Amino acid sequence: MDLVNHLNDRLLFAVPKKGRLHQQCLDLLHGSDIQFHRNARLDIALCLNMPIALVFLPAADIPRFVGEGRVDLGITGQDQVAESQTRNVEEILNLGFGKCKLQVQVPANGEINDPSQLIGKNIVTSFTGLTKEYFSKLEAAVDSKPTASANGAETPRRRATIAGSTTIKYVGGSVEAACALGVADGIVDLVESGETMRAAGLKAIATVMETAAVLIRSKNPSNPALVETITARIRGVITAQKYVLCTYNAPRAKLEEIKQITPGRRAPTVTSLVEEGWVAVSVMVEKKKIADTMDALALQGATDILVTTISNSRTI
Ligand SMILES: Nc1ncnc2c1ncn2[C@@H]1O[C@H](COP(=O)(O)OP(=O)(O)OP(=O)(O)O)[C@@H](O)[C@H]1O
Ligand SMILES: O=P(O)(O)OC[C@H]1O[C@H](OP(=O)(O)OP(=O)(O)O)[C@H](O)[C@@H]1O
Repeated sequence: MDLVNHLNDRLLFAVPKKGRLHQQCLDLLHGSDIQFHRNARLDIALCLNMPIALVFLPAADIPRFVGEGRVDLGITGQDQVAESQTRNVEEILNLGFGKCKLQVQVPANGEINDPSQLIGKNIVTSFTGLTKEYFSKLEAAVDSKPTASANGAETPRRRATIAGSTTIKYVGGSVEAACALGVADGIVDLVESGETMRAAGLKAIATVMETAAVLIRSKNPSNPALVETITARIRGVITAQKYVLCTYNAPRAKLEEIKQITPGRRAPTVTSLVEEGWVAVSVMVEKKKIADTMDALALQGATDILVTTISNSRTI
């Protein structure tokens, strides 16, 4: 099939083709009912039920493609957006997965405990832009710190560093190996559980940034209405994953107390029970808070507390 000719009237939506974000992105597309068939080895897939084409790209390249404007939407990490320094990209939704930290790491049993000790040394990373920015600030901060002279008076610190004196080298993967191989005194890489870092005999001494997967859009999308529709669908799936629906019966006399416990996203739905003095309540509760919420409701005399999974939602 001549794919290029099929792309003209379609909104292009870039998703990571592999790596940590890939499967969760596919799940999100499935939950949003964005149906597609991807031919083996092809990085473009036409959607079957919407005028969209999915473009499967490395997470690191997605901000640039979205920033250049032909691709209207994309999913990638905030770290990749920051590293790309692309201006024409807007973050529209935090997707709640792909959470990790970009951290400065050094040998766990070495002498270095503070990132300023790495000034003038060799750093290896896949994030050279963010790392250069981080060390430039660090060098500037160290240089401008006043220092006490022999008679106790504060004098400007002799330039301890030469701006840009820290060497920052790029590698595309397996960054953790760099210290063991003797090519780096420290690395800057992503840490989630810390397992990779510990297995490589490293420890974290500073955080450059925290990151999560985000939905991004180009600042001047070709089809803003469709961008809105897709965003609303994805937001609905994310909300559904984050919340459960809690229903219960409670004494009307306790209405104020139970409203405090379950305020809902806007407000709880309260209806009268046929039984005098009782109400039925239906309300969305954050999944991670549901056990504490049920305990607190029970203490206020609520009964028949039921929790239901939300499979999809449309909220603002
Ligand atoms: N351990 C992790 N936990 C959570 N999110 C992560 C983790 N590692 C990476 N990410 C997120 O996923 C994005 C893509 O990283 P990943 O290493 O999966 O990409 P890749 O280099 O394209 O894939 P691969 O490592 O398979 O070659 C990162 O920029 C970050 O936002
Ligand atoms: O703290 P952890 O839970 O161990 O995760 C951190 C690791 O995950 C990422 O790499 P990934 O495994 O995706 O492979 P890569 O090194 O090839 O990028 C990242 O680059 C770290 O190496």
